Amino acid sequence: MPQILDEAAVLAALSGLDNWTGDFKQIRRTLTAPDFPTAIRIVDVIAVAAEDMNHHPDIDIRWRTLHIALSTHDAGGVTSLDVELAADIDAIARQHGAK
Ligand SMILES: C[C@H](O)[C@H](O)[C@H]1CNC2=NC(N)=NC(=O)C2=N1
Repeated sequence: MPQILDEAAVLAALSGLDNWTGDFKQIRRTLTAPDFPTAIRIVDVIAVAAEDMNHHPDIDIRWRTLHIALSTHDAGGVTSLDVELAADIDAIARQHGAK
């Protein structure tokens, strides 16, 4: 299990991601897809990446808008797994024209 990142490490990680915010407990991003089917496709691609990592986000689906939250439940805060999956999510969003 990776170590929890401290506040400074989380802030440094956030600076390398697209529009993520948060703190040592959780990081969050909202993205908006071009349409609802694309939003669901994005969720599907994220699901495969998450399953491959055995690390899963919280996703709130509101029409074309996805609210995504990441933390490492087993560690009780943000770890490198969350930063890695956040970067993957950013790439998936870009590939599907989501902002
Ligand atoms: C047993 C299983 O490996 C664990 O529960 C995994 C599953 N996915 C997970 N996802 C997240 N976000 N945090 C975890 O600690 C976690 N643990």
